Amino acid sequence: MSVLRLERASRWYGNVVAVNDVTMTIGPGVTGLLGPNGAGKSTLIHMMSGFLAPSAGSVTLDGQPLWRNHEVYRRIGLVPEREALYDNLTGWRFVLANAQLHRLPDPEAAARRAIELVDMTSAQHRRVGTYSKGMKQRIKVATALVHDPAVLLLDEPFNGMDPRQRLHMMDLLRHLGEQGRTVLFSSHILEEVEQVASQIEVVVAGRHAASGDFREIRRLMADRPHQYVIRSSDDRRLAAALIADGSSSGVEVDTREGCLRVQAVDFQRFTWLVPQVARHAGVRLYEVSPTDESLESVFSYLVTS
Ligand SMILES: Nc1ncnc2c1ncn2[C@@H]1O[C@H](COP(=O)(O)OP(=O)(O)OP(=O)(O)O)[C@@H](O)[C@H]1O
Repeated sequence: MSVLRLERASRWYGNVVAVNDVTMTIGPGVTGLLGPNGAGKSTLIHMMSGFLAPSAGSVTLDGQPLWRNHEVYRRIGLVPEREALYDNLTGWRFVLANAQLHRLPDPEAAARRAIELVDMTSAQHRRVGTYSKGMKQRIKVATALVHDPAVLLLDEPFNGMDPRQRLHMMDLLRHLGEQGRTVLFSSHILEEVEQVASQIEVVVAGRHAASGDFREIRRLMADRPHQYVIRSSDDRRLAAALIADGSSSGVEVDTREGCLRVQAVDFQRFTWLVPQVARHAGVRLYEVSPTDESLESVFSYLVTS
């Protein structure tokens, strides 16, 4: 059982404060690190993996400081966001090279086990350059797992994956969490995080904004107004029907963009209601999507609450 602990940890780059006075504890199981772009997720993960020193405060694994601590590095696996793969190597060679770098007593056995764990045995002798995005991501996880670390950190592991690859990766993370490992992954998408993480830590603008299971985080977010863009076969008629219901505080018909902009006050009721109202009014829905600014405002609400 391994526990990562950040105690009033900050990190700045010149004048930029990337992580600001963060205290959090990450235990066994799967934790999602959720936050918008630029929130400081990568910086936090790099500090947790011992690659980056905190400018202030401390980052420890089971009480041991991580920075420049080779003993502790052995217990951590990192899957970075950027592709750091050698396209000409086979998956097998790539994972084996990592096992050798770790100077494991039986690198072949370790590579075989890690490749099996990520379900890549049948493709291990193909060149990495021929792999799909999901397969590349899994082989990266195998290299991070080759020394059987108790802690696995993944930076945006679902980026660029199609839904099937995403489900496969989610199963893998769940499985690693069930084995008792401490697994932490970052994402800017709540739906992604809540499907796999039992614990969610939210960061916004370098600060620790909220912590809890997905129900608590959902509740915090649901209490805030959400902005939606709706496209339909008759925006004016739909706007009138939505105003009559009262679950939205503002409904604006944007004739230039050809859409409706809706401020939903009761998020749960709103998402349930829109299709019903549309059906009753005889309006066909083409698109209902939250705006990015809405997501940012929900996140920033969490910081100030
Ligand atoms: N090496 C660096 N030098 C200067 N500023 C940096 C450096 N690395 C990160 N930053 C800044 O620190 C802040 C946090 O960046 P970080 O990459 O940790 O966020 P993030 O949540 O991982 O975002 P993203 O998902 O976009 O990578 C950003 O404002 C970023 O521009």
